[in-house]
Amino acid sequence: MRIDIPAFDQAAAEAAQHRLDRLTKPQGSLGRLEELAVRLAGMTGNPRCRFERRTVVVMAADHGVTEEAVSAFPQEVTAQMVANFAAGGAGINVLARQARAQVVVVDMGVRTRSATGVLDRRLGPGTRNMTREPAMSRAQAEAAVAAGRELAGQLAAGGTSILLTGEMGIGNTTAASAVTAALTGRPAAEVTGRGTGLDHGALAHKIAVVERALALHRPDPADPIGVLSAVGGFEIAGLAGLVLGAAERRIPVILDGFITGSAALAACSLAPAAREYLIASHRSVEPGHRIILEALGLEPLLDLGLRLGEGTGAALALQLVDAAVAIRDEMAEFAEAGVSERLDG
Ligand SMILES: O=C(O)c1ccc[n+]([C@@H]2O[C@H](COP(=O)([O-])O)[C@@H](O)[C@H]2O)c1
Ligand SMILES: Cc1cc2nc[nH]c2cc1C
Repeated sequence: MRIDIPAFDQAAAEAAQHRLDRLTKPQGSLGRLEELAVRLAGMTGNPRCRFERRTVVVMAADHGVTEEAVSAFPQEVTAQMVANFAAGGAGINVLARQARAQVVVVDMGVRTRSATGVLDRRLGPGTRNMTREPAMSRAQAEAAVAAGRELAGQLAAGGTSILLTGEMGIGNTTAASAVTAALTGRPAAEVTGRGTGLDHGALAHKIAVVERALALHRPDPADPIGVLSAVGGFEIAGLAGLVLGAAERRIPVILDGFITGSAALAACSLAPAAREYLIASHRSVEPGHRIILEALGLEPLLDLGLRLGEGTGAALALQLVDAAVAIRDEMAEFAEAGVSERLDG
């Protein structure tokens, strides 16, 4: 797989920093908001980048591993929530409306086919049970990544200038845990959490399920497609592709929680330079998310105890991106506002 990711534009980043330093505030006093404005300039290559059309891509899929009783909810919730997204009634619909983002719902492989208003990129009626066989074939993993890359291209052609990742899939925190353990080498017990709300005993069982799948497949961390095929999910592989397709086009990507983080980890294993295009919106309650963010060298903007998924944390962080851009463009400079500069300046 040939993936060409343009380098971070240092000159654009410096130009944005220079502008921020002339605004009527002590230098650096808007902290991470300033860092965000500078990173966005380096990503886009434009110190005055603007994000008019913003798109949350919510990829949905089912997981064969739900046969092992790893979720607090039944599998049919995936399809039911896809219908809820299409009808505009889910958490992500509300937060995307607030942030003026469109929601694109993609069926990557939900067990039952969805109604209208959902993009069809189905690779099958859900993955297979990873504790018995590979979740998907290598060809399916490659096709899912390719579909995500292509979708980034289609959305970019339609004017999207910033992408937000979201997902839905009962059982997908088990897949994300296994992918994270496989790619980071950390033990299942460290990266596996309660997902939609397992109790203590059920969590121990879920950790054992992840351990069993990893022991069966022994995925090679140097082969991210192999990892996705053994223990991944169609939405996780698709989102890995979306991240790559965005980075190839200098489009910033706002990540959501643990599952989209595992997709980004796989993307960066395929093409490390993709990391420069990632914004970590928040730190999920899932313990594996902290490990992913550390592995990627990303500091999350928010820590709100979120564990919904869907792209909800990403939509909240888009409001901080808007704040960073507005500060950069709308604040007065010292000279024009007649404000005295620093004494030792
Ligand atoms: O984004 C997160 O960090 C996150 C953490 C826990 C659960 N979720 C959501 O919950 C679903 C997966 O949970 P589970 O317990 O079925 O594996 C899936 O639809 C995710 O969107 C999402
Ligand atoms: C109701 C519900 C909504 C969700 N949204 C994302 N994951 C979810 C899991 C459940 C169970």
